[in-house]
Amino acid sequence: MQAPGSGITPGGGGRLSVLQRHLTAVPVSGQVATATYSPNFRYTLDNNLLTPEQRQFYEENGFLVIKNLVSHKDIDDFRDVFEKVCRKELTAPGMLVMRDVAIAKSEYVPDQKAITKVQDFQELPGLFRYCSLPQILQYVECFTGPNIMSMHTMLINKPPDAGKKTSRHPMHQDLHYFPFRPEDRIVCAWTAMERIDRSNGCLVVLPGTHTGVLKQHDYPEWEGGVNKMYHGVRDYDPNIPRVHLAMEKGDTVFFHPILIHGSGMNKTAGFRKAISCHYASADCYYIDVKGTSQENIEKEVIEIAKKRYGVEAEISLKDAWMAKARVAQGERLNL
Ligand SMILES: CCCC(=O)SCCNC(=O)CCNC(=O)[C@H](O)C(C)(C)COP(=O)(O)OP(=O)(O)OC[C@H]1O[C@@H](n2cnc3c(N)ncnc32)[C@H](O)[C@@H]1OP(=O)(O)O
Ligand SMILES: Nc1ncnc2c1ncn2[C@@H]1O[C@H](COP(=O)(O)OP(=O)(O)OP(=O)(O)O)[C@@H](O)[C@H]1O
Ligand SMILES: O=C(O)CCC(=O)C(=O)O
Ligand SMILES: [Fe+2]
Ligand SMILES: [Mg+2]
Repeated sequence: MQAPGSGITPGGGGRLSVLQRHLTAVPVSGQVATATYSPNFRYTLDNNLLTPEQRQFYEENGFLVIKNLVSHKDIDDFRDVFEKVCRKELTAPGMLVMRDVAIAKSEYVPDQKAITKVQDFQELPGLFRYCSLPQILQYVECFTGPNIMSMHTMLINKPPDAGKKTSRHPMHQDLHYFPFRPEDRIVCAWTAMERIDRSNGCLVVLPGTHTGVLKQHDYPEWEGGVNKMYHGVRDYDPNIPRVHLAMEKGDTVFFHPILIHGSGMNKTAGFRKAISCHYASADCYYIDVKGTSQENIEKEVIEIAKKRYGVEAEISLKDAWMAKARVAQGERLNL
């Protein structure tokens, strides 16, 4: 059973009505001048943008959907730029173009059909413009404060599943990939570039899991294979209700980096597109992940960096992140 029009699976009990109210809330514009904390709020800063209901919703659930935040015109522009990248008419330093593991071994076709994800587009103005959109940044500021760094950029082009379910993204916490803290001053903005629902692999979230801790991640034991670096949470409570976020073109979800989420299989013939940026407060600081559960991803990131830049290069995880961090608003401090 689906809640009408919401694409949300019931099961969260009292959560559902709040969720529905919030999904239909109209964004208001306002000034976010301060970065102060109130004792009752941990995950959001004092601001004049979020309604009390929206603020409370993020505090309790770890995500917030704002409908119709990015214009169709902007999204069409990002799509055009993406297609140029796929046709190799555009490129940028540091940008990573990835293919799905199931089609990686097939003959190279230089169009968008072969490409599953473009990462680290901070040097490509036509895509990086997404990260600087004022209507996105005004929401981001509610979580990070006024000095905002863009840390990780992605355009995800989830391919029609090739029959092995490799188009799925296992349930994970994004903080697993990030060697900076504090986690409460990090937020992801993820915008649907078309209607995205269960049929083409929408985001699936476990509401409230952002109040937990970072868990051990490993490759899931999936018969059909798993994409490189698609680690999943080793164990999570299967009784927590999964919420499927059906979103329209331009809708944007903001979510906390400890929120457990993934995305489903794309059962359609189309390539499902979303664009995202992870932001962090410029006050965040780098941590050493040695001796933590993040050691495994550090090892993989450094191996890939060495493959790209030469084995003799002495690259640390911090260096790799400093190289792709950009100011989105305000000034650069620690990151
Ligand atoms: C909040 C953050 C959340 C996340 O970031 S989630 C995970 C993000 N994923 C990533 O960052 C992966 C990044 N991708 C990459 O680094 C590269 O695309 C990757 C996988 C190293 C392949 O790059 P290239 O070496 O340029 O590609 P290639 O076509 O020459 O293939 C080399 C060998 O790699 C294999 N490969 C390509 N795409 C793959 C994939 N998606 N998954 C697993 N293996 C893959 C490919 O088959 C080839 O293998 P072999 O050497 O022939 O055995
Ligand atoms: N066997 C599994 N082990 C771990 N994670 C899984 C498994 N099956 C699905 N998931 C994860 O759950 C999320 C949704 O998966 P799935 O592809 O089954 O879609 P769905 O949302 O359940 O849609 P539907 O049930 O309508 O097919 C994804 O993050 C996916 O990676
Ligand atoms: O499938 C998506 O669009 C999102 C995947 C995701 O959560 C990620 O790349 O971190
Ligand atoms: Fe993620
Ligand atoms: Mg399923």
